[in-house]
Amino acid sequence: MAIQRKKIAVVGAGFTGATTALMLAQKELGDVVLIDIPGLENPTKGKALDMLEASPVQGFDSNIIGTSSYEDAEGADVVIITAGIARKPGMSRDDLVNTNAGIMKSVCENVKKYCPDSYVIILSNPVDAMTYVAFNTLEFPKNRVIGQSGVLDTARYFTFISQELNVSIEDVHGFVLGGHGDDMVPLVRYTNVAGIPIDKLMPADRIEAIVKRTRTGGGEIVGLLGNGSAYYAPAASLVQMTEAILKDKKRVLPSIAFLEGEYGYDNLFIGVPTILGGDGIEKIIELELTEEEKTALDKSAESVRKVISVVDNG
Ligand SMILES: NC(=O)C1=CN([C@@H]2O[C@H](COP(=O)(O)OP(=O)(O)OC[C@H]3O[C@@H](n4cnc5c(N)ncnc54)[C@H](O)[C@@H]3O)[C@@H](O)[C@H]2O)C=CC1
Ligand SMILES: O=C([O-])CC(=O)C(=O)O
Repeated sequence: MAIQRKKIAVVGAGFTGATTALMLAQKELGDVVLIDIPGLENPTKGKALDMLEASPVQGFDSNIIGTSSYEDAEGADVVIITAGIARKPGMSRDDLVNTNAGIMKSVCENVKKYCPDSYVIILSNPVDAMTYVAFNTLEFPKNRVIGQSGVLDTARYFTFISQELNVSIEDVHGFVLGGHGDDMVPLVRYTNVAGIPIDKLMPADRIEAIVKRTRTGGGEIVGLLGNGSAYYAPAASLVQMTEAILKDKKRVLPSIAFLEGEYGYDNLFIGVPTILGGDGIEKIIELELTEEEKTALDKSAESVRKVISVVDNG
């Protein structure tokens, strides 16, 4: 049988979804199906066609279509869900929970029907709780339901470190653990520049300032944009996770994963280091944490549990 191109469905054709669709096509990771609600069918088709018309200039061969019909997504290998409302200045991500939980359920019912074998990556906020909603609706194995937060949070952390030290972004390593909220946990002890621990390169007060800025990185962009939230770096993060799966790269990346005892939590979706490859979350990497790190992670986990309880009781 002839080798088939991969198929990637992106649900939600707003700022993050449209940007993700274009970046996926530019990297030729597969053909892209961009889906939004029936009332936005024409704008969705228009965005997809506009992107496709960039392909002769940029030289990519991925096809991109816009649609409101999930039949067009049938058999997708990866489904990325960005559908939902975004916050505005003065709001927290958790304020979106009720509206986006309803949207997530209806989207996932369609994904379950038309893309039953897909790997699903969730972006919609509050993303830890939305990944939980998706998991319960899809009833897919846990390795195929993955939330995006840590790649983005870590990217912000690295950006600030590289700016502070005037070093290449390529040489900064480490990651952010926990929920995608203001109490996420950038793991300073595991952060280094080309192997040199970060505390050998920067005074403690500068590290603390970077940790704080990372935690509120989403809000910083919301404040600047005035009418929505970040989309370039979130899209880039989704593309990196998709690439890890479609190319079976076995990247070590933070993902929102379903925990069953790891890190001392049960029945909880939260950001942890994972191996992402051709079978989705192939492994959760469990690290030993200091008491201080575990206390910080417990606080973040408690925040996620509170939002999940809104969903469970809603
Ligand atoms: N986890 C993360 O790191 C990040 C999460 N986000 C979240 O992603 C979500 C999307 O953000 P943006 O793209 O900026 O918002 P946006 O408002 O630009 O786009 C959302 C799109 O979803 C569509 N939509 C709503 N209901 C739908 C349904 N039932 N089926 C299909 N499409 C539907 C809307 O029509 C709209 O086009 C928000 O909840 C935002 O908070 C954004 C950035 C980072
Ligand atoms: O801040 C928001 O609402 C969007 C988001 O999750 C981020 O950019 O980290």
